[in-house]
Amino acid sequence: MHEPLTAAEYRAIAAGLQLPANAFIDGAFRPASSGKTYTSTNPATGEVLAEIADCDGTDVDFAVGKAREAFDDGRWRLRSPGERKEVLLRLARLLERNRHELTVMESLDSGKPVRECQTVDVPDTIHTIRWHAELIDKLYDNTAPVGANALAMVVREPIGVVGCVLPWNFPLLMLAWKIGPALASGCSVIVKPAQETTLTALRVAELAHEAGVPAGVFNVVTGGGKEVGEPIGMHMDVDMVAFTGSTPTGRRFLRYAADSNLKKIVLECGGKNPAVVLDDAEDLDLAAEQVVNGAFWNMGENCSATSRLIVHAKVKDELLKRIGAYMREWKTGDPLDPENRVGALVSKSHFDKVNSFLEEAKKEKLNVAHGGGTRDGVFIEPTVVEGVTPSSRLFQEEIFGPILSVTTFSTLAEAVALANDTNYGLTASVYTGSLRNAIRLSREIRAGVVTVNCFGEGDATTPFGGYGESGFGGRDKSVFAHDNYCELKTIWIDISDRSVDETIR
Ligand SMILES: NC(=O)C1=CN([C@@H]2O[C@H](COP(=O)(O)OP(=O)(O)OC[C@H]3O[C@@H](n4cnc5c(N)ncnc54)[C@H](O)[C@@H]3O)[C@@H](O)[C@H]2O)C=CC1
Ligand code: BAL
Repeated sequence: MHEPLTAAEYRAIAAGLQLPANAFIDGAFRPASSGKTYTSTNPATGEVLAEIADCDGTDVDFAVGKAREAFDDGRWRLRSPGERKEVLLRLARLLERNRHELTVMESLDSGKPVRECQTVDVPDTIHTIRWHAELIDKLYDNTAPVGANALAMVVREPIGVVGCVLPWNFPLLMLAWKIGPALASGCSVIVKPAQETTLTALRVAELAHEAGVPAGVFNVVTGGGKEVGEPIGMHMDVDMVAFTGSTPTGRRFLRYAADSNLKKIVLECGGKNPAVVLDDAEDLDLAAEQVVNGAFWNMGENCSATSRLIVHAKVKDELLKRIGAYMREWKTGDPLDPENRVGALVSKSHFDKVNSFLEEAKKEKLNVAHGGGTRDGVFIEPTVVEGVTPSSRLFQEEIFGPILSVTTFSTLAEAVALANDTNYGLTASVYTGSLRNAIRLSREIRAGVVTVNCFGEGDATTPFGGYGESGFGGRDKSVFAHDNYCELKTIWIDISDRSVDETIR
């Protein structure tokens, strides 16, 4: 765990930061070819942070050309896995050296509480890069069981030029989930950070260059979804796109692939994640603490956020009382003050979207059991809304803010039906003292990650991604993530004395 600093220390770091503003292509910072910029602000204060290069398709073409050149000449791909590992471990050490700078940059850019950036975003980013680096020289290729007449090898090869299109809610960590396995596997990457949160991706690219990642291998092209994301999706020389973001934008990438070169697409999209609390839950305090953490961590701007509490009618009142007690620890305010666990939402427009759910709750005359306050057009207090039915927008739509809806059930079958009453299927958590119920619910709930008596997303060793409209094409994290960034090649060597007629199948 990184040592915590005080609010005054974080503010002093913020005052002294040199913020990157240009795209990073072929080992150097460059303005947009058009010369255009857009203004990036701190959502918590409205203060201008930087004028960021507003790139377009011309810059994407240039970056893809450089990434292709780097891939084809083998300056990274053809290094041994052990050599790539050493460079990426050097990057992890540089990230560690710059941890306070990255912590503060991430908080200023996104409105996230510095406390979370310091305890989760930055250390998990470093751990992810290190984990994939450490893995890469321990993965073996296979031989197939084809008998004595041939040797059939099944080898992985890096897929090529990869577009990593990122969201604003975990700018550093989602970068690491993509570039960790992509770079370790030997690919070249074009990273497109969300327009709202570009700073840390640019700084990491600069540090990767310092660590020895060759020019052209790690590029960051800043700008809008239409202007930069679409040209990446449509590019004939991009071999794969790894995307995290909303389901509607994820769908667009499937269309881009179909309309261009059938590039591989891996999507990690939205969620509407249930926490199911049974009446046999052994420790309601633990359930309350975990549900609060799941719902309000990162202001609920989290694809895996606990968004629907599905609780047995018998324990609902007691659980809500305890949830209220834990919520008192979640103070809302200045993200640079480590006492605050709830910072600003990422933008005024996102605030308006989240606030529309509070308006909806009022319209539906639902009971706001806890919270409900808003201020300064970007802060929303953690909020719990009771009596939500499956037909409500609060039950069905991804809110991506600190609002937890509560629905009751009375039988296990009803709980499963409510949990699965969604087009999404990313995560779920189950609270019970019964092993049988824990296993039954874990198997019957359709979600990529199910946690029992805790909230979480697993760790670096476990795959992350979802069923249904939550995901497509592969998983982030773990050894399985490397499959996203590789092609499988069969090399069949005939060693028999057989004739052509005998060997053709
Ligand atoms: N699953 C997740 O982790 C995330 C989900 N969301 C959800 O999406 C909602 C909207 O947030 P947005 O920032 O608008 O998400 P988004 O899905 O539009 O943005 C994600 C990335 O895709 C890019 N993009 C946007 N439009 C594009 C296009 N037409 N072609 C190619 N790339 C494009 C964006 O610039 C960004 O880099 C949120 O309210 C939330 O519900 C947002 C961010 C992350
Ligand atoms: N919680 C990590 C994935 C995401 O929110 O986008």
